[in-house]
Amino acid sequence: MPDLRRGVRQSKKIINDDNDDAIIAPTPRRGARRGRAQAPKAPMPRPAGRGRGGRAKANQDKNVELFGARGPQLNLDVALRDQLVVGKTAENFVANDEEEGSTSPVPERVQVGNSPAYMLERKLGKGGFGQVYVGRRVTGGSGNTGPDALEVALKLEHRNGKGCNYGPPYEWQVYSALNGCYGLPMVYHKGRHGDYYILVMDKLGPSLWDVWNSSNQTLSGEMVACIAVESLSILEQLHLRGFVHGDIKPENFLLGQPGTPNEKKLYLVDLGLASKWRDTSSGNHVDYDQKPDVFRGTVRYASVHAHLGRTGSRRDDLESLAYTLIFLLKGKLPWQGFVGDNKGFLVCKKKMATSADHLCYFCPPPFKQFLEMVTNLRFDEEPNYAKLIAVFENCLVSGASLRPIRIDGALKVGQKRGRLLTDLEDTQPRKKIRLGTPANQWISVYSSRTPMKQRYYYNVKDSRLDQHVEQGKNDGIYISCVASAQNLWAVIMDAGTGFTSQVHEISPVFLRKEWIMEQWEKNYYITSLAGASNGSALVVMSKGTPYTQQSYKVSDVFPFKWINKKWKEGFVVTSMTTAGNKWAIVMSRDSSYINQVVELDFLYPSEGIHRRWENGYRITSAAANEDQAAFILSTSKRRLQDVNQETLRTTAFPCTHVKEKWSKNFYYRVAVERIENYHFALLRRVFGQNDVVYPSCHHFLEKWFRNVNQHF
Ligand SMILES: Nc1ncnc2c1ncn2[C@@H]1O[C@H](COP(=O)(O)OP(=O)(O)OP(=O)(O)O)[C@@H](O)[C@H]1O
Repeated sequence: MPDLRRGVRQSKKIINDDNDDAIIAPTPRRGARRGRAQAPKAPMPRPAGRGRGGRAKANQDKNVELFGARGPQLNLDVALRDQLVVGKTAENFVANDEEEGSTSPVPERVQVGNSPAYMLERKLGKGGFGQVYVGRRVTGGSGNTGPDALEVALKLEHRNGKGCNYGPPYEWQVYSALNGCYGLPMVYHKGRHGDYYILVMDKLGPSLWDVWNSSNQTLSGEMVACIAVESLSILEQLHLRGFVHGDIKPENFLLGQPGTPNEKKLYLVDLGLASKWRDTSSGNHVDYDQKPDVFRGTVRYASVHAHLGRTGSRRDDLESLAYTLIFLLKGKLPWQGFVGDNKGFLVCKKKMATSADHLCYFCPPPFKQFLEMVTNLRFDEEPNYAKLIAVFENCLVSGASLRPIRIDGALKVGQKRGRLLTDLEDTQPRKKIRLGTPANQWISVYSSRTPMKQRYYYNVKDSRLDQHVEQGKNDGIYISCVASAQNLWAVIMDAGTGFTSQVHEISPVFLRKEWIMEQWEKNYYITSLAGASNGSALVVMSKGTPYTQQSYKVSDVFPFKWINKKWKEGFVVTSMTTAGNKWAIVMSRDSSYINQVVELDFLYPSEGIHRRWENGYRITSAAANEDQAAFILSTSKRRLQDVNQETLRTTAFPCTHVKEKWSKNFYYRVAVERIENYHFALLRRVFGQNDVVYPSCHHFLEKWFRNVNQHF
């Protein structure tokens, strides 16, 4: 661990390039400028979900047991590997068996509240949290169905179990709020018996996983279409009650009891990951947020937004439903089989890189249409359930008795289906967001500001850099931003940085610790940096910044956990970059930013950025590697929210487009000198859609020219 407190001055910097433990307790500058940045706001509480207290679950062996109990054991390795449900921390992956085995045996006879007494019979199933048994009524009650049915399902969770740290399981609250909802089993009693929390509910039949598994691991298009429309009607009712399910998958759809009139009826179980999409008191949609280190759900079926830690909303249940349906139809999904620590990342990347055409190859056309419709939904958009149901209209057999699954709910929802089908044909398809064909793009971010001198260079070779920088310095401008593409540098220099002195270094190492520490000792702080694809780095350090401490981290994955930890210590991200797959994040104390958020995605996170802009955040750092783009957005005590910001996405360095425009009008001759009204804040190549220039860019550029004009 390097001791930086050498020499006369006490160093204010800390280094943290690979190891969080390598931080030296910093000594803040005495008499440092007032009003130092507060730690960013504490993270917004996530909507209630599986596991108060952040419990996570592992249900890997759930299906092993189901296979053993209910169906032929086929191709277990591939089929089951992806069934892991992950949560925030690895240490939470505790197999339930051991946990329960080390506690107390399940009781033979149970009675909770004023329920009848039940004898526990065979096990119906088991998840990461609960074990479900048949309960046979032995005292009280007389009926065969409903609250005093002879046979019920008893879901037992041990009081020391993962989900009961704070008392009864969270799922109980959700069942209380949703009891009687169409498509959910009725819960009749709940209470504690001995060491177990027990739910008494309708006993149901096999899950869709069981049915799929005992049908040669594939279901007919007709059957899956029935499942699609009926599950959509169940989800509509659940969503209408203000909840999203959060864990849609074949194992959580159950049929009614075999041999009863409900044997072809579909039910949805397991509300342990359900959360509210709508605030009960205000009726407003919950706020958008992204916490890239939080994942809840089942890796194989989770929506891309869930992988990326975005607040759950209705669209996520529908995306998971799309994967569920395609799995039931085709028997597999392209992202099965990944293993290892970064399995979640690899699965998400594959989901993003798989086009609807590829995923739905060999599926009847409605499945692709459905997938495209649901993956295009916005965070708070109300899904048009009737329209989604109508997509499957042509796949359904008309005679009710011939249908493999009852679709009573869907028939109610879809009174308008005939008309909707015609509407569907007229509907203009939205822009497809997952094309499966990545392309390189430049993303440039422009912020409005008072006029200042600005200059840019791009395609700069290592050997030419010093010359440009020196010339800039002679003209009184400093580097405000750097970027790299194909081992060439782009440099923006301007007169608005407030810096008083600046040094820079190109090093073959990403990042060269010794040089940075040397400059720290001389009171320079990192103000911008860029990494090239060959692994070299350009680091710019300046005097005249407001920072009093600095820390950086180089990491193979986007280090959100580290950022989050540093936020709590009062640091904020002040610059970041990538080289190959490595990320480098620089965080500083006493910058002018107050709150910060992250937007991380496999594409340009357009929706997230717009939502953050609306809430007063502005982009203050950006970086991207071959896979992902990350944006840091901040609020500032210097009224950053008054700054207008625009982004432009182009295949080439944006000046080409600017010049094309300039060449046709007045601004061309003076443009290079007079782009001073706008500040190229950030530039970075990013992996994204294969678009050249978005229409909004033209619009923006026009606006930009108008603004420039006003200052002449
Ligand atoms: N009402 C029911 N009737 C019949 N079987 C049921 C019933 N509820 C659950 N099961 C069976 O028990 C299994 C586990 O139930 P459930 O999913 O509710 O438990 P869990 O511990 O919350 O699971 P997970 O780990 O997926 O969250 C289900 O997959 C299903 O096979």
